[in-house]
Amino acid sequence: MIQANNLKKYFGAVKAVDGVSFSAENGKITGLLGPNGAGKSTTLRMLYTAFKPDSGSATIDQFDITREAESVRASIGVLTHGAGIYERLSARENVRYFGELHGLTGAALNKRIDQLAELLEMQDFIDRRAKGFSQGQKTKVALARALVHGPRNVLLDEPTNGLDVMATRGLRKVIQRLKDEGHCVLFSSHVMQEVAALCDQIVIISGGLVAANGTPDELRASTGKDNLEDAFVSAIGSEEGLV
Ligand SMILES: Nc1ncnc2c1ncn2[C@@H]1O[C@H](COP(=O)(O)OP(=O)(O)OP(=O)(O)O)[C@@H](O)[C@H]1O
Repeated sequence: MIQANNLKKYFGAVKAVDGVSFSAENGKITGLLGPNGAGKSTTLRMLYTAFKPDSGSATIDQFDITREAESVRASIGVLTHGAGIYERLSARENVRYFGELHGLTGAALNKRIDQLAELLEMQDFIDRRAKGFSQGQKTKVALARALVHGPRNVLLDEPTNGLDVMATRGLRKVIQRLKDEGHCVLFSSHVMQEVAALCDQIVIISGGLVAANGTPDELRASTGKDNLEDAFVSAIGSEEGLV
């Protein structure tokens, strides 16, 4: 469970995040939707403790992101924007390394890696060195790494970036499964269709502010639009930067 309260982060004159509040529940998929530069990544970076907020606060499973950052980090799995992986290691070694950092070892860790390789359809490259991996293969490794310790909360920054149609479908299945298992899933996207297809709760961000927040039905009702994509555009006031 993630709760953000009036988070703010400025970079000089740029108000990247200017008072963002929302909650993301367990067993639900929450989408942060907004055009490029809206403040999605900066919001996620504060939540996964890479940046301290200038003001405001947030909790993840009751842990405060500023005062209890270690506990927050233990209870989240994160797919960062443009996630890097170690090219000299194989996919399996990349995932194992992160599992070990989270205290997993031995047979339990091997079993978990095999499960993830099956779930993410990584079997044909799991033992190859990561140098030269396609974008989709890299994203799968980064995702397996984010999920290896079975985190209760999963934060994904633009997870379908660079994925082809099949890989995107695979990722959707993974996200649905995490939801069904009761995880809290929060992901950012500027792709309207993706958010419309997956999310139980949608937080629309524009110019560092929450422009609208609700279930798909609530967003349709509040904007008076039948079509969810029209509702998004209406909430933001423009379709610029959305796909
Ligand atoms: N480290 C930084 N230094 C300076 N400005 C930054 C920094 N990080 C973000 N910004 C600025 O803050 C604003 C919000 O950026 P952010 O990356 O959060 O947007 P976003 O919604 O994730 O966009 P995108 O979809 O393009 O990834 C942008 O104007 C960006 O240029």
